[in-house]
Amino acid sequence: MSRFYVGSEIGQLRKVLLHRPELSLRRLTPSNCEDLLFDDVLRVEEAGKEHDIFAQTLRENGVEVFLLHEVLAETLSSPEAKNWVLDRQISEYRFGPTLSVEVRSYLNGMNNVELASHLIGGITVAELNSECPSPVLQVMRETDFIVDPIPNHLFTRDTSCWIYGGVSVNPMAKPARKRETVHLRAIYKFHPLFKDADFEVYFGDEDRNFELSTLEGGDVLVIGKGAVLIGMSERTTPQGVELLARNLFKTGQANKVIALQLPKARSCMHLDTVMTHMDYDCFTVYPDIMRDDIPAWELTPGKAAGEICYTRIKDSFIKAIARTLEVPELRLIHTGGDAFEAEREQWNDANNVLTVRPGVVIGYERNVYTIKKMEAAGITVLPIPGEDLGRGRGGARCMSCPLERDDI
Ligand SMILES: NC(=[NH2+])NCCC[C@H](N)C(=O)O
Repeated sequence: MSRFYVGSEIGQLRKVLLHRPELSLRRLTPSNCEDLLFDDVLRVEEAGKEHDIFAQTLRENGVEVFLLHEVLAETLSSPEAKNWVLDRQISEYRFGPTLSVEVRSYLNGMNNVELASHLIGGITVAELNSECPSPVLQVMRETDFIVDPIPNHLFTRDTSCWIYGGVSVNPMAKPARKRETVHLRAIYKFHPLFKDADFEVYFGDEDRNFELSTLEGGDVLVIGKGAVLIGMSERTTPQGVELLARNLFKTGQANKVIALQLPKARSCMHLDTVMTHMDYDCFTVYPDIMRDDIPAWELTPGKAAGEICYTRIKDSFIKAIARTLEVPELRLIHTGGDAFEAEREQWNDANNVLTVRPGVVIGYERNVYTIKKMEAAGITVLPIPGEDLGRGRGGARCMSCPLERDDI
């Protein structure tokens, strides 16, 4: 049986889930891209080639790569899984009773690969090509989406995140990303790889409105030694952190959460856009945001079941991480260049590198100033192109969801 376990941020990476750019990105236009959380439209063929280089770099470094579109299509080959997904994605409350029947029968007519493509890539009025009398349809144009595309599936890091022996299937903060979670829940519930595997599901696996309890994997760093570092950012709320922490402690999978307060801004929408872990004692940070004095708390299990103890960290979160990792102090590699270069490179995900084993990271080759500093500190950077891929505001770390990684 396959093993799913993520013991750290930097131990040898063994299995990872990626998503190759596809139909949903072809549907990005200047008029819809902002709502879909992209800053620009991109050349999808080029982005696909860049992504292939990313996947190949991982394979050459001993990592088994799973692709979301394939895994979702395989999941949908079970009639039970297909119904489960369609019940949630094509509800009467989204489409009205008449159109929901029509859309569902249209999707039911597809094979699993096409179905996965359209669940992710969306359906336009022209594609549905229906005479259905639904009032919803009457007021729409040919190019309008009946089912919206979900292009941010590209960032597999955020929708679900593995933490030690379990996974959180995350209630996403932005409406454009909420439907992604249904796909990940289905994969972990029904896909043969996961169905009989032994792991915990900490949070998010419920049909409910999570209200203010949102959490995204880009904010979660599994720093090792039973600890988890979480950013309370534009996307992750304290409520989400508490609910996750309660189950991490209840299942005994973690014994400490360090929670950091981050600004609520797009440039640092997730913790991993301003800080990632590269070697035992070494992190890359964007110093403008990751200042020593940002408010931080330590959450630990209380005595009573379900109780959490909160301690405000008095010195600094950097020191708290060093203590947790049992190293004398952290080496911090700042985003490269002068203030202008650093801001430009942070925006282009210079800090969002993916560590494949201690001291070896994958990052966008364009971030030359930051790479230079990392290399001077003894980090090996495996460069990948990201001229098109990077336009969704995500680098190697957030385009990957580790499924198996060694402890440190
Ligand atoms: N972990 C991350 N840094 N994820 C980046 C996600 C980018 C994506 N366009 C969004 O806005 O949601």
